Formats: sequence, structure tokens, C-alpha cells
Amino acid sequence: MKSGRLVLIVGPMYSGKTSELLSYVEIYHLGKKNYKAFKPSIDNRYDETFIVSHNNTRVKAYPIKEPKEIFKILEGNEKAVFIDEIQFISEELKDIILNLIDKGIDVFCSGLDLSFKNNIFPTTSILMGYADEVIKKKAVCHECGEYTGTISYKTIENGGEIDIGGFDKYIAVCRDCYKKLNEKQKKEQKINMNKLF
Ligand SMILES: Nc1ncnc2c1ncn2[C@@H]1O[C@H](COP(=O)(O)OP(=O)(O)O)[C@@H](O)[C@H]1O
Ligand SMILES: Cc1cn([C@H]2C[C@H](O)[C@@H](COP(=O)(O)O)O2)c(=O)[nH]c1=O
Ligand SMILES: [Zn+2]
Repeated sequence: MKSGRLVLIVGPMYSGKTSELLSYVEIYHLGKKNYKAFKPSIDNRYDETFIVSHNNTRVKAYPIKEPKEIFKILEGNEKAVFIDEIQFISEELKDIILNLIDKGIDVFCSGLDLSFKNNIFPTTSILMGYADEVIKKKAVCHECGEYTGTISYKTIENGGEIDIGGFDKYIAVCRDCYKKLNEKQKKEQKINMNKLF
């Protein structure tokens, strides 16, 4: 049997990862091929049971807590599996995906490569190694307006590295603007500390 392939779509927030994922869904839909879409249940930003892009294109999806749930939901006639926001799914996802590909199923995943702290998201990094194709997307930098946005910057101070949100919490910026914003933030924090003591 011919193996399936793994296509991985990565980049910062607003770079069009979900839109690109949904454009692949449309190809299988138009070809009348069976498929299923999944998302981590933690991602309830726009909808619990739909993958939704920032410009409101959407597709029905199964929310999952653990990657092995994918096996329970598949019916055996699927030609493709689509998974959004893989940065929130545990690293075990790799084994599930390799098994699907072995069975001839194409797998399309999208997710953040980097957190706002400039740390890698492990599941995305691992899958990059196994992917047949990695599509790295860019956003328009919120600060300088250039089409060079590669990292997400958090505009509010509270909240951890895993923190669901959108325009209320994050912008996409280029490397230089990311550096400038972080330096500015550090200076402001120092001034505020000095005011306190
Ligand atoms: N800074 C930005 N750069 C590019 N697109 C943006 C930006 N801010 C908002 N958008 C909108 O977001 C859409 C992409 O949304 P989406 O596919 O959900 O991206 P992602 O999944 O990467 O967050 C673009 O088509 C555009 O309409
Ligand atoms: C950068 C960053 C983002 N998140 C969250 C915020 C959103 O809920 C998703 C990313 O969504 P998108 O489809 O890529 O716009 O991830 C986070 O938890 N931690 C981060 O560092
Ligand atoms: Zn910039």
C-alpha cells in the first residue's frame, strides 16, 4: 500500500496557517474523499467544534484531549486527517501520525512553531523532522508593516506560555520589532520597579 504524506504548516499567529489547512480540506471535499478534522479541546477561542480561521472560514472538527482519541474517531474510510493547533497536543501525536501515514492516510497539521517567549513548541518541532513538506508562513508585522512577521508578541503582561487568545493578547511581529518591543518592555518594568522602591 502507498504511504500517506505529512504536510506541516507552521508560523506565527495570523500568518494564515489555519486558512492554508482549510484550503487543503477543500481539495479533499471537492474530490469527494472522506476525511476528518481535529483540534485540541483547549482551543475554544472561536468555537468548540469547528476549526475557525481569523477571517472566519471554518470546518467541523472533533475536539480531542489526547492524540490517541483520533484512532477511536476514525472510521477506516478516511483518505486524509487534518489537525489544527498542534502545539497544544502532546508529543505522542507523532506516533499516531506515523501510524496513519503507514496506513496510506494523508495528514495535514498546522500550528505555532514558537511561543511568544521565543521557545519552540516541542510537538511542532518533532513533526517538522517527519514531515514530507513544511510550509513556513509569515504574517504582516504589526509594528513596521513589512511582510516579515515570524514571531508572536504578547501585548499583556499576565498569563503563561500556554494562554488561549487572539488580538486581545497577541500581535505578530518581525524579528527586529520583537527585539525592540522586548527591550522597551524591560525598560518600563525597570522604571516601575524603581517607582516601587
Ligand atoms: N498581521 C497580520 N498578518 C497577516 N494576516 C493577518 C494579520 N492580522 C490579521 N490577519 C488576518 O488573518 C488571516 C489569517 O488567519 P488564520 O488563517 O487564522 O491565521 P493563523 O492560523 O496563522 O493564526 C489573514 O488572512 C488576515 O485576514
Ligand atoms: C504565541 C502564543 C500563542 N498561544 C495561543 C494563542 C492562540 O489561542 C493560539 C494560536 O492561534 P493561531 O491560530 O496561531 O492564531 O495559541 C499560546 O498559548 N502561547 C503562545 O506563546
Ligand atoms: Zn517589524
